[in-house]
Amino acid sequence: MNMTLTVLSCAPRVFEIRNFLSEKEIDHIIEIAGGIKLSESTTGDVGSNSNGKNPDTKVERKTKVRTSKNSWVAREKSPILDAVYRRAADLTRIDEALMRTRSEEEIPEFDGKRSIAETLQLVHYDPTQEYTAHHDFGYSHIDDNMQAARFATILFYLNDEHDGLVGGETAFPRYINGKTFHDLKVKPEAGKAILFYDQLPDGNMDDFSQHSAKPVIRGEKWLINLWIWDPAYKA
Ligand SMILES: O=C(O)CCC(=O)C(=O)O
Ligand SMILES: [Fe+2]
Repeated sequence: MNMTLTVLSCAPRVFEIRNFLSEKEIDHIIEIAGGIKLSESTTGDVGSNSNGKNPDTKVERKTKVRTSKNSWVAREKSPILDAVYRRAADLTRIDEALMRTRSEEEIPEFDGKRSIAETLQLVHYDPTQEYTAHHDFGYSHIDDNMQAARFATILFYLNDEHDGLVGGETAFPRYINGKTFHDLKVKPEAGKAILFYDQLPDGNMDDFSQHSAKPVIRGEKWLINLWIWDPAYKA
């Protein structure tokens, strides 16, 4: 498959890939989602890999920050979802085996057998719903020698203005381009994906990766996000 990456921004590092998902794939995902009860989104302290030592830091809160509804869709659920993960692995040039549970023999040099990718998260927004500016990374527990954190985010837009959606852009308020002081706004377009890096190449967190989902003004917004960790997803 031929993927064309368009650079939307260098700080933060944001790339756009149109037609990443086909119409059939979108229908399949929404259909699967239809069979899942969407629950109200929570925000959690994603970096608190506290290994159960301090469960209080892992409390997930329903807040006004995130008013959308979401559900989780596993790679193993269907061959189509598996193909989406493989494509995401190609896009990020990460071995697809790192994005699933591995046997002892697979990639023995990589510590740990767990997937570095999280389960796909399907998000649904109704009018007025939004997700205010935030970072996708969190900070690991101080005792975690690996300091694992979310490294990259891929967002897949499943619908757009042709389905009656107005608003719901993804915005990067810390966008720097030397020309404007506006935030970078990405308009939902069915099948489009954006990839952005939550970490800098040196492993520090990228403050510029802060982003928000603007309120949906009319219609509904469907989106999937995929989070990839460095080096290991332990939560
Ligand atoms: O809905 C969007 O455009 C962004 C969603 C998001 O940032 C998130 O789920 O972490
Ligand atoms: Fe986010």
